[in-house]
Amino acid sequence: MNIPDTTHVLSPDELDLLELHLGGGTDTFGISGGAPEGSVTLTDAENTPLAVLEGGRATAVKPFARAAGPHWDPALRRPADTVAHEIRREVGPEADVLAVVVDEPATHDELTALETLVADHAAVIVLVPASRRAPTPGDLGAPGLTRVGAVVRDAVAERTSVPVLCVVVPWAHDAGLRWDDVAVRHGADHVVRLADHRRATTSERLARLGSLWSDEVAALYPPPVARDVVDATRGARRQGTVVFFTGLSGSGKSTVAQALAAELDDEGRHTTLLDGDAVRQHLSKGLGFDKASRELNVERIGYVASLVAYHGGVAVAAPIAPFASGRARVRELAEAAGRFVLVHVSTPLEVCEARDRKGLYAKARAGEIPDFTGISSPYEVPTDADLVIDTSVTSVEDAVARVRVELDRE
Ligand SMILES: Nc1ncnc2c1ncn2[C@@H]1O[C@H](COP(=O)(O)OS(=O)(=O)O)[C@@H](OP(=O)(O)O)[C@H]1O
Ligand SMILES: Nc1ncnc2c1ncn2[C@@H]1O[C@H](COP(=O)(O)OP(=O)(O)O)[C@@H](O)[C@H]1O
Repeated sequence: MNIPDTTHVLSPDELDLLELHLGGGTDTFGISGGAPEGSVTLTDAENTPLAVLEGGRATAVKPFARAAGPHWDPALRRPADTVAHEIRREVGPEADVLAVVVDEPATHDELTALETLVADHAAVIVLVPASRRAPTPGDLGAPGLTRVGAVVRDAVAERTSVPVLCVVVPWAHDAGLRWDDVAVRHGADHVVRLADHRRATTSERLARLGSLWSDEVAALYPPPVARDVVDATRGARRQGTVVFFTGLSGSGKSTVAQALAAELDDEGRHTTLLDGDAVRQHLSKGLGFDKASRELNVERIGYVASLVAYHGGVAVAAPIAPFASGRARVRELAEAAGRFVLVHVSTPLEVCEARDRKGLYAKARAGEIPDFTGISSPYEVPTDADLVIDTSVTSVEDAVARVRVELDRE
């Protein structure tokens, strides 16, 4: 293999497609703008190299980062090849396997329809599409849909004695994926979409549901009051919060911040993640790592985070933010808008360096990256942190739980 000379940062949809492709779920894989000549290193938004694309073929180099939520449960999110192998080992190569696609919340009558749908099949695979794209308002999103998938799986298990599995499938929109093809690659012979088996009367009642509730409120209150009632009932006017993670590169800021943001989002809090690397690709594009550039970068993050908090949302930020002065400025901006929670991710330098997911410490030690935090640029340890978390001795789940306890304290 040639030394990769180009890097491409994958969009959320491209990440989904790559994960599906590497797991054997589809032959399709491409990147926006088409692949240039030679090899291309494909990275996530955090610049972690995940695969190399060469001659139209993608080869994995690192496992994908996982986040929190039921759709990240490794028992459910499994490669198509593994699922196909397992199901065939269980029922044999000739048996008839049905895939049931669950891409909308299942109603009672769909669960009832399952009985007929799964009859005469030797095994059932419940396929749940999960997208990294933010859900549109009113959508359950991947966590909610995964819970629906589990309900469908249990309903099948209650109605038949055949093996049934639930599988979360990374799903890229607009990539031209077809369930017929993806289901076959998961070991199925036939595929049905459960929502297609909804009764027409149920669909009509569902269509009316959306307007019904706000129509009722509008009928009961005069217009400006009705709007406040709707907002208050939906919890839209909560105090906003900035959760600010600071720590060395590789300390675990992004991992914990992402897991926290996913959990809060899943519970209906409007959560905005401002991750260090992603910010540098957009908001702070072109800035370097000298002290002045870092301070500017951190202040920009603080400014955006405080806007989010001002409007009642939760901003979760995760830059290194090595200087006390920059962090103090963020505190000032955030406290003017809502609440500020400072989390120092204190994982020791040796551990961060040993992780070296992006290979940056090795380069910094070799003198190839100047001003590298912890090696050739300082990290001023915070004295005003609300929480100190060392991820070499605290799991991601425990770290998230500790932040949540802090957030629940008013
Ligand atoms: N010189 C140097 N020092 C530190 N980090 C470097 C450097 N050059 C590039 N990188 C990569 O940039 C990420 C840190 O960017 P931040 O915006 O979080 O830094 S800062 O807050 O402005 O100090 C950091 O990402 P994380 O590993 O997610 O922290 C590195 O991947
Ligand atoms: N308990 C833990 N909490 C967070 N990350 C952990 C933990 N244990 C191992 N890791 C790994 O450490 C690395 C941390 O990287 P990342 O979250 O990108 O750090 P940062 O954003 O601080 O640079 C990831 O590869 C992650 O899987």
